[in-house]
Amino acid sequence: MRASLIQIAVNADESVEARRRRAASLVREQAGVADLVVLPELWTTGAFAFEEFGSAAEPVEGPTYEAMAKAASDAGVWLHAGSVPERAPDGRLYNTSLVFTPSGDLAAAYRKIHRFGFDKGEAVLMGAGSELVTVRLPGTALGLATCYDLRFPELFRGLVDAGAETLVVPAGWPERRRSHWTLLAQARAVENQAFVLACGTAGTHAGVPQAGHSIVVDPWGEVLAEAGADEEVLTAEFDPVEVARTREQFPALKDRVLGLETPGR
Ligand SMILES: O=C(O)CCC(=O)C(=O)O
Repeated sequence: MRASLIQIAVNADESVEARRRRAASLVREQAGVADLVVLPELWTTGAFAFEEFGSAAEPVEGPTYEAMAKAASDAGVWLHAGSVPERAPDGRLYNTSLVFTPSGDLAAAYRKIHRFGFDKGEAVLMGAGSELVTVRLPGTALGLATCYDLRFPELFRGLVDAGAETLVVPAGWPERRRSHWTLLAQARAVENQAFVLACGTAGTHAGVPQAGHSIVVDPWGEVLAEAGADEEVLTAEFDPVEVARTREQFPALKDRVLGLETPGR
């Protein structure tokens, strides 16, 4: 299986419409190159462009959906189109990832569960998702997570319990904490004995330089491919059978002890 991670640059001097066209054409260029294509988090606005979330928000079946569904079917690829600022029918905003089949049908939508910003930004502007989402592809099952979710191992354990073998993490991770990004991507791969495809953005928006360094990690924690800081399409080949092989040869997941109690409570 081949995956291409499109580490698109999100800079303030490019309009949302222009970036959407550019993303669609980058997806189309993956025809015959990749089976699965991944875009990052909130690449239309930028993950830190909080003041634009409201004006750029779109329904699930909005302009990004239309452009990405067409790009997926033109290229004949599975497409994790990263996330969009979603305006739900009740008016609330969510950070919602969209996955398309090679025919351009929506296979899944995932609303980011852990919102970033503590008492500001996304954490106050957007609602929290509450559902774990997996997507069955030929040969593997994707488990969906978004950016800050990477810091919460229990979410990934939930995805693994639901059958995920390839963990896909679109992000808009800042350069300031790049070492956490790489470390956590490898940790999630090792502890869950799963592939991790983590796709970040390049560029600088809202004054926040982005880390780039999209990364593909195998179930043993080895880095199969890693991007630099600038815009780049990172392609890696991997064998999904490695998940079952690793879990069989080093069956640490079977030694989990569930329901441990905190003393004194
Ligand atoms: O956890 C981090 O350091 C970055 C998270 C983030 O930027 C996000 O979730 O948008």
